[in-house]
Amino acid sequence: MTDVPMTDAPLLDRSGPVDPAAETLTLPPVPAAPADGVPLAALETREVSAWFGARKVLERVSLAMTAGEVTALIGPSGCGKSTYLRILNRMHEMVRGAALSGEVLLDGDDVYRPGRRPAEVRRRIGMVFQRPNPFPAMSIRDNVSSGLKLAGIKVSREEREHLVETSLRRAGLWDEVSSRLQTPGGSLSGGQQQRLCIARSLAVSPDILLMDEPCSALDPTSTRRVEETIAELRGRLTIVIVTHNMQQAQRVSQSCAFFLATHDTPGRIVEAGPTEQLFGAPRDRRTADYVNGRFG
Ligand SMILES: Nc1ncnc2c1ncn2[C@@H]1O[C@H](COP(=O)(O)OP(=O)(O)OP(=O)(O)O)[C@@H](O)[C@H]1O
Repeated sequence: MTDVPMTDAPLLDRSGPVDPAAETLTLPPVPAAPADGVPLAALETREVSAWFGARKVLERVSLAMTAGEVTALIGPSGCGKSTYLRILNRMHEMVRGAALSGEVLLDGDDVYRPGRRPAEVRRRIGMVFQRPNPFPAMSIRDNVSSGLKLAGIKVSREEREHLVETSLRRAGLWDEVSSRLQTPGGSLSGGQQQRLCIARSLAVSPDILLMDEPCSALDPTSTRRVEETIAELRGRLTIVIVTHNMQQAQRVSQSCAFFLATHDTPGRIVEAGPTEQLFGAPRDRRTADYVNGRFG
């Protein structure tokens, strides 16, 4: 992820009044460590609110995203899911006039702490977008290693080759491309391009992977393949995914947060908890209506 210079300093106001009704929605217990023994990182937001200009679009969102699990963010269009996701890795501040308040804690350390570099945050918290965005003319190999260059990580040629292979394996793409690493990224199918983007994100060893509707531009077969990749990555890193697809949320996530906005109130979390509970026995009628397709 590149560090884009800011043209407009964001307002980071942490002095707002505390809402006694706001609760931190803690999700299930944290697995100790992934298979290779590297500790997993947890992510938590406390009372995060967000604005575009004078318009408030998120209201005091508190959520704990369990290390090593997949948390799905669901809710109708415009309720602030993507904005929330972009706040998590400091991309929100790249929008002119955007502002936020509250805390985003990566393993307890605020990513907005004064002096903390956005580029370092974005290396630890990677992002995969709705539309696959590889560099089309760049080779598959260079696409994967491009994240290293952008993050200023220097590695030897052998280390780079190893990272390219490991990242492509983890993204579930190695077998399909190992014999043509020098061909352009743009020559791959849409689903393969999305897994290439996942590999590019993984190459810099992020703790967290954010995914903003990663399958919405893909056909059902490619969607299934990306979902398998997400399942394989679970336990190795912490994943937060925005999805409009309720079946997908149920298939890939262990925890879920339901966001809702109305025409005159900003987006907030109505309910969060284990995915099984949110879909099987939601506590709030609005959650039940949404997950059963009665609106949105
Ligand atoms: N760059 C921007 N400038 C101004 N307003 C914005 C900007 N981006 C989003 N918004 C507004 O913020 C609100 C939340 O948008 P956001 O994209 O986060 O919602 P969402 O839940 O992800 O929607 P969708 O599911 O349709 O992607 C919307 O009202 C949207 O119009």
